[in-house]
Amino acid sequence: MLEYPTFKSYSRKLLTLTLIFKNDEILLGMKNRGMGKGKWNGFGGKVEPNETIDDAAKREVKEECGLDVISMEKIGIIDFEYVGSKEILEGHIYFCDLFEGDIIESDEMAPIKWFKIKDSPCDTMWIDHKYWFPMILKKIPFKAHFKYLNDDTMIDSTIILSNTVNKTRETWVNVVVKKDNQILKHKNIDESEYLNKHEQVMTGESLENAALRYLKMHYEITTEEVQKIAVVNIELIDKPYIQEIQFFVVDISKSTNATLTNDYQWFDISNLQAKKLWPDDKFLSTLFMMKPFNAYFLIDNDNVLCSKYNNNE
Ligand SMILES: Nc1[nH]c(=O)nc2c1ncn2[C@H]1C[C@H](O)[C@@H](COP(=O)(O)OP(=O)(O)OP(=O)(O)O)O1
Repeated sequence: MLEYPTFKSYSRKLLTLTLIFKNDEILLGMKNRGMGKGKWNGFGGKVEPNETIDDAAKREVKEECGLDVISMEKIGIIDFEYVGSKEILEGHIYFCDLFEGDIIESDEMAPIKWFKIKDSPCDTMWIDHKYWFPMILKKIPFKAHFKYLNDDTMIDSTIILSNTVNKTRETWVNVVVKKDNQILKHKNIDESEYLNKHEQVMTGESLENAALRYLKMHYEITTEEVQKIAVVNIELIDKPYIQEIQFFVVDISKSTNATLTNDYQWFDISNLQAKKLWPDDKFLSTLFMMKPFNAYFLIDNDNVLCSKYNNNE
């Protein structure tokens, strides 16, 4: 479903990054030189020749903040790529909540402070942090690739959870009704949303029948003309299943037998852009291009951690 890039002909440099936790707090240091200067981050650095990655992680924690790691757990491996460089920085990301000793600020990292996790200084941290941090907190192993144009501009990202392959699939259906440049919405649906909820496809039911059943159920429309546009895979990081949603669009400007009750309103698509669209701003506009596509979203609560769009041509 998700393709992970291969980096043939790239060299690799190994880095570590350890995030230290105590109850609902995280220890962060302000980096004063080198890579990530001016950013709050966990502790880590380059793996030396003849050193294991685990040993490097422990050494860097000691050098940068004075603490001795008692135990830690590797949660993620991230390939950082910079446009124009043929070297991948392979970051090994550790979770640690068992340590001893006193915090000692270093030339490289000062100040060092405990932050409430929910108050992490996201604006002065690496941009990628927010995309993989939920997996660290929930200890969900992952592999990721982030492609940077420069330190502040990320142009591509891929995150793959190691347990994704074992997740079960559930097929759901959703039908969007459009007319010219308008989308039909039930009056009961919240201001910020434009889609009715998905319906699960019943055992033995064809997708098309499920779409027709959906239309009758949600819009009271009977028509033969449903067109399948998108297959969207939604993965919530901590759920054991992936929702595969088959999106159909019905253009009722062409339909003769569609009748509507007063429970519905039309919304101009061009006015929807500024609002929260499902699950990101690009989604509905892509759907309305009426060209088939596949999409994948990795989600934690309401945050999209990774999104991919592929058209089927
Ligand atoms: N995009 C990114 N997101 C992130 O969260 N951490 C990153 C990052 N890119 C680099 N880092 C971390 C990994 C590592 O802990 C540190 C950079 O390692 P460096 O080797 O450049 O730093 P140091 O100068 O500390 O190395 P040493 O000289 O070995 O101590 O910054």
